[in-house]
Amino acid sequence: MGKVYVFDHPLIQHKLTYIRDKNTGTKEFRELVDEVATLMAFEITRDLPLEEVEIETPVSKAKAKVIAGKKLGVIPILRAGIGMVDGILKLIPAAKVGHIGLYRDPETLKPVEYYVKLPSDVEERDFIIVDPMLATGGSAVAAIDALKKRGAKSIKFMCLIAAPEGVKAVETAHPDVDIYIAALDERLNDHGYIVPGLGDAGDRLFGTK
Ligand SMILES: O=P(O)(O)OC[C@H]1O[C@H](OP(=O)(O)OP(=O)(O)O)[C@H](O)[C@@H]1O
Ligand SMILES: O=c1cc[nH]c(=O)[nH]1
Ligand SMILES: [Mg+2]
Repeated sequence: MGKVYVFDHPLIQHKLTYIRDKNTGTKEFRELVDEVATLMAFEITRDLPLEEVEIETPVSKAKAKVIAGKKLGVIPILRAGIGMVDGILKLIPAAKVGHIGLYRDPETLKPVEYYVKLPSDVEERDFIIVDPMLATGGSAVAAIDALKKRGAKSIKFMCLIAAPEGVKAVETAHPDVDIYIAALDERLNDHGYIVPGLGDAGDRLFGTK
């Protein structure tokens, strides 16, 4: 079974409160999502392997550590996942970015795939799929399916807010995928929205309501 990590760092929780608030406008919402994505990237990269190199400081030679040439890929689920990409790339600028386009049919709540573009060396990369919301889990499961179908072997899923239903769906369909979240909320409402959640992440990021 995959592990579920809830990032309860005070800065993440503080910023998430303002992301949730309905009085937060598009500009501030976008900035806060970007900042939380950076903070979550800091936590999610905790286990990256290091290697030793030799450098010279102004004072002496030194053995020091650098990240050991890991090939990373960041995959936003369109649209709302785009809001988390730049925040992650601030810390991991060498990561390649792929895109998986999915929208959730408002009637059936099932994901509909409309676009997939990935880095060419899929088998060799460690991927982080990002999307602010894990609701029914349909979109996350479909995105992981799409990535595995093309050869991906190592996948993490990172989101801001998850519902228990979504966590369960990913755990059941993809027990090899660890899930990283900023908050685990109570439930879904009749329209498949997370309660209390933050509303429609895509609309709030891009001002399309
Ligand atoms: O877990 P699920 O029930 O599948 O719901 C979560 C999905 O819904 C939202 O996307 P949406 O379909 O609104 O598309 P958008 O990002 O283009 O607005 C969200 O960004 C997730 O991708
Ligand atoms: O609460 C939710 C559920 C799905 N998609 C969103 O943007 N918000
Ligand atoms: Mg949306």
